[in-house]
Amino acid sequence: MNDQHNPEFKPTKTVPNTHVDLSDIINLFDLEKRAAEIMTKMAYEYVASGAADELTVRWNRESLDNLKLNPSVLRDVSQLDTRISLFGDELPYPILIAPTAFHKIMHPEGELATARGAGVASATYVISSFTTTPLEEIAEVATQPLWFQLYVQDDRSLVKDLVQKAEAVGCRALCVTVDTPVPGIRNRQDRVNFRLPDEVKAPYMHGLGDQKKLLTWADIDWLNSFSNIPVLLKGILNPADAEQAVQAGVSGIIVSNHSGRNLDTVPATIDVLPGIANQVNKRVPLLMDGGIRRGTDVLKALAQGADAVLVGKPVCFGLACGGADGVSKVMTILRTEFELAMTLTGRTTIASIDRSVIWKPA
Ligand SMILES: Cc1cc2nc3c(=O)[nH]c(=O)nc-3n(C[C@H](O)[C@H](O)[C@H](O)COP(=O)(O)O)c2cc1C
Ligand SMILES: CC(C)CC(=O)C(=O)O
Repeated sequence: MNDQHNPEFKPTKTVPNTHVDLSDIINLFDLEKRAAEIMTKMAYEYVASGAADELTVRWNRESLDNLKLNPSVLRDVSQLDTRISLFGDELPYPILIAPTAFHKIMHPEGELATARGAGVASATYVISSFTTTPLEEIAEVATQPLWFQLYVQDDRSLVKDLVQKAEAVGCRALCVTVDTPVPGIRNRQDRVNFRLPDEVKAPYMHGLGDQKKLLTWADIDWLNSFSNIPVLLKGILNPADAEQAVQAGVSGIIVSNHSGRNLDTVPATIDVLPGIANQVNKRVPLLMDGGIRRGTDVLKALAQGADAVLVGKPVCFGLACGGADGVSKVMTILRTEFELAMTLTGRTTIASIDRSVIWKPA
């Protein structure tokens, strides 16, 4: 069992400690352990928890763990090329920072620290609609591409204003989250009575889930009609919805179960990925998230059809433990592990990572 599922990890302190020595953080599981010790209980529970019985949270990890790798030997692995191109930008490696809400409950510098950490690690950062820092301020400190995650809230004129603001500050893509018409059953958050502290504001959070105007395919047409940046759908879990997304003219798809935070008992994303990749058949870029904690996980996701992956919880834990340094440490650990996984499987380019990297019984 991975450390993250050890029931003995209980957050013990109530006051955030943002001056943590990161030198003995060797992998992303170490970081979660450290975060559990130093974060406020409310913030830790918010980040670490999943929906209901957390079965999907567990399956995301188990399914990745259960895939075995099939290395090819005696290839020249002296030069690696991990670059990918997405919507006209070159990314030095195929790992992005997933959108996560409310960074100021994790670290006082909030999203500014995340953007700075992303800059140091040369990572693209997808800003959440529920950022606790205005977009202009994040854009000011960012040195790497920013994307924007959109929650379509009830007041559609505010939604349009927000998309236009994201474009105006230079966001390069819009990830429309489609798996959260209402938030899931979050027992652990309920137990700690999760709420934003008075001093923390989410300036673009207005009305998700009061069920007046739920998001439908018609809204995707509407967003596509005025968005000047590529529109991706985040939260697709089956080939039929992926097909409908492509037919609707979206520019990309993110296979995601929201880290198991919304509908418990949906499958692991790595398990649904191959079917969706077959259906999409490279017509649009396919990204995936959910449980990526090791470089080998990134390799497995690419082998199963993803063009890139995103990481959520580890970035939150990195932010909580070390602000920008913690965020860059997460991305650097994962990037380094991914490069090693490529080297040790004999795959030196992203294009060479195909399904043959996954071991199958003879
Ligand atoms: C604390 C937290 C907050 C999140 N907030 C958002 C959000 O505001 N918008 C969104 O689309 N997804 C949100 N997500 C989901 C992430 O974007 C992403 O799908 C997921 O975290 C990836 O899985 P991983 O955390 O196992 O890496 C959140 C996830 C976490 C852990
Ligand atoms: C307020 C929430 C719906 C933000 C979110 O996406 C999450 O916590 O997973």
